[in-house]
Amino acid sequence: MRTIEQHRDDIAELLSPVLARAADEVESVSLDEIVADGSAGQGFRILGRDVVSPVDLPRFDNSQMDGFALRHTDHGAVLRVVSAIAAGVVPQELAEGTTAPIMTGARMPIGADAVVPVESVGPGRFPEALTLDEIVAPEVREGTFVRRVGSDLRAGEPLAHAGDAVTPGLLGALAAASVRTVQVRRRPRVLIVSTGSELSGGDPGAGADVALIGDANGVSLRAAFTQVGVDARAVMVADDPVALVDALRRELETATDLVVTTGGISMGAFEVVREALELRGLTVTTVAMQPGGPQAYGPVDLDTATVPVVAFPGNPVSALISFEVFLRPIFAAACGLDPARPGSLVEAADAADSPVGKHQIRRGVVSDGVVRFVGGASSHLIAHYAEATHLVHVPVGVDRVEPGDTLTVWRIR
Ligand SMILES: Nc1nc2c(c(=O)[nH]1)N[C@H]1C(S)=C(S)[C@@H](COP(=O)(O)OP(=O)(O)OC[C@H]3O[C@@H](n4cnc5c(N)ncnc54)[C@H](O)[C@@H]3O)O[C@H]1N2
Ligand code: MOO
Repeated sequence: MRTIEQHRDDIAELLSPVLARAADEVESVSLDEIVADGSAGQGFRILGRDVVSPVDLPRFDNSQMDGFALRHTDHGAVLRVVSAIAAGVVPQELAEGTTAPIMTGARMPIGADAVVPVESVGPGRFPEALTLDEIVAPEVREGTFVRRVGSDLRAGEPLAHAGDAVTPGLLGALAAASVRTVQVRRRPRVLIVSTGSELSGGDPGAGADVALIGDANGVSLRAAFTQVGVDARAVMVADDPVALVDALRRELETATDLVVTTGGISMGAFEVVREALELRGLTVTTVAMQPGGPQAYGPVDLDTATVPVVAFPGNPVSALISFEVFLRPIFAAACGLDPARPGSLVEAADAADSPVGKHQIRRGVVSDGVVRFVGGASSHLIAHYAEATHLVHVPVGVDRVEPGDTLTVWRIR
């Protein structure tokens, strides 16, 4: 039986050309598209090219306060109050012996070099202070409350670099510089294939004459991939090796970097992934973990094309945990997220047994530094998985957990 680390390394090696290819291909997207597809919040788009700022940021000297623009050298002089300067207008030059009421963000008039906040003048607030005819200029240093042109970034300087994640902050900076489209790396494209003749696309119903089930893995993995910036689509295929190969050939006519299958890799009589793909290059193996023991991977030759395949067990919890352990770290890193789930050490609230020689991953809810297991160890318990906030690790060598034992948990939401 191989370790989690060995299997993770083999999958990383299989996927490294996939990620390199996607990163090499650059496409142009608008800032609006990035916001609309949700990638500014998760699964960030990654810049494929440097972005140089076409303008100074700020674009012009402007006021940091609502107040009065004046010359600092006028300290103690009586200044005549001229027309107010609102944000969004180009002001007239400030004549000698005058001061202009100015609002936050408004362009500084030529001649003025400082702003006195309205609180320190006359009635102390606008609009009342607009009625003043004159003020006595208080003492201020040159540049006080003036936001200097280019103090954030100079025109021609790099605003962001190739490889940077397009975060909300970067979107703001790009928009401030009036950059409306950016060149980003193409997203990796994954085809998820849920195998099993028991899977139903509709509502299988319930009762004594029902043996069909809903496809949990197609949608859960698609969502999980989306969170790490992958363009994922999902299909279902029955337990028929010929149908599986046909479906893969057909689906690969649409550009695909990686195929992820679920089900059909263990010891049963109808193991479709194993039967169809082992002879074509898939390595079927067992990893010392539970859930997620049966695993397979490799470049698969379909005659018409060769594609990297990662095959997960069919149980819905096994499929998601396999994703968390083997694929999420790789794709998270590729889209600018931390490859590791946030981890912490907590105390077990309950006792639990763990299989000898395997790394067990239980589901739990953490509160006040204590983890309560949600459901048992079985990998069909998808509703319990949905309730969990954390994955709970029981490492190889620990066969029994007692209340109060310290365990590592990963926060998954
Ligand atoms: N004799 C043995 N039997 C099994 C072993 C073993 O070592 N010896 N391993 C068990 C373990 S552990 C797992 S995990 C499963 C893995 O089996 P497969 O990957 O071949 O998956 P299937 O048999 O196709 O399905 C398992 C289970 O999951 C349900 N399933 C499958 N796909 C979906 C889906 N898309 N949505 C919802 N549920 C799905 C399927 O109906 C089965 O109940 O093998 C054990 N058996
Ligand atoms: O390895 Mo299976 O994934 O326990 O349930």
